[in-house]
Formats: sequence, C-alpha cells, structure tokens
Amino acid sequence: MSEITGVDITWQDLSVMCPLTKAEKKRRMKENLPLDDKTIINKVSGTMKAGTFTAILGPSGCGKTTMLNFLSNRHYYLKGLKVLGEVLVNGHPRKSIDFNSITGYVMQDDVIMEAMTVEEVLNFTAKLRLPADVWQDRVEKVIKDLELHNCRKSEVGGVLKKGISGGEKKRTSIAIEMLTDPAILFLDEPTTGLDSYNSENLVDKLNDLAKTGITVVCTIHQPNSFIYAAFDQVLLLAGGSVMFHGDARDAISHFGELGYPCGEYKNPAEHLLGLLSPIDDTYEGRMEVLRKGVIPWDGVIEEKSVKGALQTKESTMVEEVYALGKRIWINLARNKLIFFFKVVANFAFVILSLMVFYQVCDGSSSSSVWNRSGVMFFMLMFTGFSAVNSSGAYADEKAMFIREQSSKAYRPLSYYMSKVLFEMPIDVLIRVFVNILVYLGVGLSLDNAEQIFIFVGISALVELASRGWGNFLVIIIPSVQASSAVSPFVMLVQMLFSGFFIKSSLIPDYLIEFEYLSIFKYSWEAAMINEFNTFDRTKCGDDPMCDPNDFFDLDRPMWVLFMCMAILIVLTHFAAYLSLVKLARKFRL
Ligand SMILES: Nc1ncnc2c1ncn2[C@@H]1O[C@H](COP(=O)(O)OP(=O)(O)OP(=O)(O)O)[C@@H](O)[C@H]1O
Repeated sequence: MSEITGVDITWQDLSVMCPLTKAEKKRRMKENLPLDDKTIINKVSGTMKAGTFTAILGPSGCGKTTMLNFLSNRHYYLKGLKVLGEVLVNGHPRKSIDFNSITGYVMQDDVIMEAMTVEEVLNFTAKLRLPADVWQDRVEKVIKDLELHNCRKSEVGGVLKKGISGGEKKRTSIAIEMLTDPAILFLDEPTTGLDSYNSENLVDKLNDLAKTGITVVCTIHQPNSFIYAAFDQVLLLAGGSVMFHGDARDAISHFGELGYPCGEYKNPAEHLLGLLSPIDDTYEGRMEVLRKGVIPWDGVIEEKSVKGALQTKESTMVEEVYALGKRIWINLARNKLIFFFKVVANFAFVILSLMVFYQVCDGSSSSSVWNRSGVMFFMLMFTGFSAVNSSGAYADEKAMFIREQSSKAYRPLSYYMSKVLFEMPIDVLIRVFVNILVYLGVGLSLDNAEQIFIFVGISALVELASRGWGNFLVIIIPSVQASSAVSPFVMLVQMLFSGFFIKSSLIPDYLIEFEYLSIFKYSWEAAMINEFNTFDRTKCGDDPMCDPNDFFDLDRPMWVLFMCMAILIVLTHFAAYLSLVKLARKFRL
C-alpha cells in the first residue's frame, strides 16, 4: 500500500458563465438590457489544504454545486457553460496528473444495489478495483473508519424494503469511495435527508477522515451549530463571489468586525447565510460593506509531489462479468416477489391460452387454420412483449451504472455481457417452457417431431430480438417513463408489419422498411411455414379459405427467415451496447 501524500487543491481566476438562451436574449433586446452571459462564478481563487474539511456554503443559487463540479472535474455537469480558470494540485496543473484516480465523489443520492448487504457492496467494488492481497484489508478498514460494523451484514434496502438507516447508507456511499484511498473526497450535500443526529455523526466521520490527511470538500445547506463547529474551513459564496474563505471560527469574528456580530445563542451558519441572502431592504448596503471586507487570497502555492493513492488494478473482463453476474444473482435471489409475479404472469398466459384455444386448432377447416395462426401469433406476441418489459432492469440500475462508470469500476461490455449471460437465460428458459406447454396443450402440429422444437426456437429468437429492442430503448431514452411509453409502441409497429393484419403486398412502398425491422414478420412467417408445411390441401374440400398459402405471403425460404432474425438480434443488441458505451463515456471522468 502506498502512503497517501496530502493534496492541496488550488483554483485560480475561476469564472463560470452561462450563455443567454435565445428567448432571454430576445427579451433583453426588447428591453434594451445588456446581452452579456449570465455570471455564475465570478473570477474566484483559493486553496484547500491537505487534511482540511471545507464546507462550501451560501444562499441557494450562489454557485456551490457549480464550484464543486468544477473542482471535482465533473465536466459533464458543466456542459453548455463557459468555464475559465485553472486548477492546480500541489502546485501542478490538474491536466498533468491523473486527477480522477486520486479523488472520490459522493453523490447527493445514494445509488447502491438495494438487495445487497453493506459488506457485499464493498466487496464488489474492492474486488474489482484493488489487488487480491489488499482488498479484504481495505474493506475492513473502511468499515472500521466509517463505523459500519453493526450494519455490515444488513441489506441496504430501499423504499419498498426497509434496510439500513439513511445515515448508514450515506456512510456506505462514502465507504465505497474510500476503498481506493483517495487523497481528495468531494461530497454533494451529504447531510440532505438526514436527521440532526445522523448529520452530526456523519460530519464527525468526515472530520476524522480529514484528520488522516485527506482533503474533504462538501457543499451543504443550513448546517446546525454542531455541524458548523465540525468544519475546519468554510468557503462562503454569494452571487458567484467568495465572501469569506478561511477558518470556520474566524468567519464569525470576521463578519463581527465588519459590523455584523453573531448573537451568543444564534446558529453561526444561519447568521452567515442570513447576511448573504436578500431577505430585507438592507441587503444591498450590507453586501457593499461585506464585499469591501473580503480578505483576498494570499496566492501562496506550495509545490509538492503528488503520489498516487492506493494502487488500483484493472480487472480482466472475465473477473468483471463474474462479479457483475454474481450481483445479478444476489439481486434475483433476494427479490423473490419479482420472480413470483413473473411466474404467475407466465402461468396465467398458459391457462388463458389453453382455455381459449383448446381443441379449436384441430382439423383442416379454414377456422382451424385461422385459430392455429392466431395462437401462434399470440404466443410470439406474449414472448416479445414480456421480453421488452424485462429490459426495465437497465432503467432501475442506470444511476448506479453511471456512478460506477464515473469511477471506471468495470467495462460497459462486461456489464452488458453479464446481463446477457446471467439475467436473460432465466427469462428465455421460462418462456421456452411456457411455449412448449401451450404448443402441446392447444394441439399445434406434431406431424413431424421437429416442428415443436422449431417453433420453440423461433420464439426464443423473438425473445432475444425483443430484448435487444428493449435494452436499446431503455438505455438511449433518458427517462424511465418515456422509455416505457416508447417500447410498447415500437412493438406494436412491429406487430402491424408482421403480415398477420395486412399482407406485405398491400403495404405502401414507402412504409415497407418497417417490415424489415419487424421481428414478428420473420418469426410469424417462419412459424406459419413450420406449422403448415405438412398441410394437406386435399382435405380442404370446398372450403376456399382453408389453405394459408392462398391468403398469407409465405414465400420466403425458412433459412432466410432465420438469418433475418439472427441479423435483427445482432443489430438490436449491438445498438444497445453502443448506447451503453455512449452513456458510460458521457459520465466517465
Ligand atoms: N448548466 C447550467 N445552465 C444554466 N444555468 C445554470 C447551469 N448550472 C448552474 N446554473 C445556474 O447557476 C446558478 C448557480 O447554480 P448552482 O446549482 O451552482 O447553485 P447552488 O448554490 O448549488 O444552489 P442550491 O443551493 O439551490 O443547490 C443558478 O442560478 C443556476 O440556475
């Protein structure tokens, strides 16, 4: 284990501007107002020293989060803004070092796999990121440092299943970041949502971490007196300018000397925020006094070497897929209710199909042909819609995937492969079993033994392609609500162009491309050919609608249909994987 060398972080002449929107520009032009960019942070400089705990404080909208995003190098969140200024790490330009490898960032929301225990969550990250001889000790160390021993065997839990407390969850989020022993730890509003006991406890822990040499920086809203007392340093912002940066205790005397003393029983943070907020008529005059009193940054930059944090490792793809697969299995095993409802839905499908289609498929009359084509279409539709719905897991885990990608915990390909290898086969097996039951139950053709296997094979391909579609849509569409509205529509369009409702030859030429993308087109056509390849036309008698070949376009060879399905599977999964890579790149630091 390498020794962590404390890291001072300095920012010089930082300005962040937001270009005006078109509407705002128009409005300002009408009112003859200046068209300058909106200033969010205004030419600020300063240093946060190694081993200090700094809180960025200020009224709402003063630029705290923007400042934290800039310091922590989270460029995605600064997109669309003009950013000027430089960050030095121990006196060296940030660009010249691997800054992200020595930092940890704790998001405001705790995005942790809810079904796992605290220990499993930590083991997962530690095994992937740390060498084999180090990870276990490191897990024990963060459990000890963040006092997680009482809840190490408890499931994290969430809204539906009570797990560890809010404070323990936040400490687990911090522990995940601390596994790699970062030199700088950034936290976005870590006490939000916690009661005062848990907030104070958390801030105490952060203070302890700072004492070990880590530079701890957080944004915070309205801390109480105890929390304020735990800060070493405060950075007070107002309107994008620094109003005070220094020892938390000195802030009180500084503002007192400027004529704004803090009452004996008043919460210091409340007093400071009150001074910097436009809450009364004296605001402008007060701000003029406070601005004049700002102590300029001394500009002293100490040059020190920057040693890396803990030696991290890059896991192999096999290790990553195995770890992610194990996590999927833990999640499935502990979410029995989801599995139960899956089984119930599939069982209900079997019962319903048998009740509706039992014995109506017998014979060679036109109604039997229609019923057989109907039941096959119904089975393929059930398979496709169930599969597209199963992609919801990507949506549930998106925030966690983004967090894990921002620290490059594993490759996006490993994540996708783990889903394909550990999650998808269960659904495919359930559906294969269900389709065999319905096939046998309703009396579809068994003239040749292979007919049932071919049909089941076709339905498995529908499952794979629909899953590809579902994955692609869930990953590419940012909102869960939007993707769950779009997915059924995409499936409906594929149904429309399946050839079941309207013959291909009747579809307008300019819409024919939709047919190429329809998994139901190829699968239903293949299922029909498979079902009726032993059809005896002579048994039709006088029935003119009896032979399916007369009214459906069933003229493509089977191998072409299988190839088209295979191509669609590859295309949809490849598109889904590329969207996953794009998502990961967007958030990777
Ligand atoms: N990407 C952006 N595009 C447009 N305006 C932005 C952007 N980012 C920040 N701002 C604006 O910059 C100002 C400062 O935002 P920021 O989120 O940093 O404030 P804050 O102090 O963290 O606020 P709060 O305490 O309410 O979270 C706000 O007026 C905000 O609307």
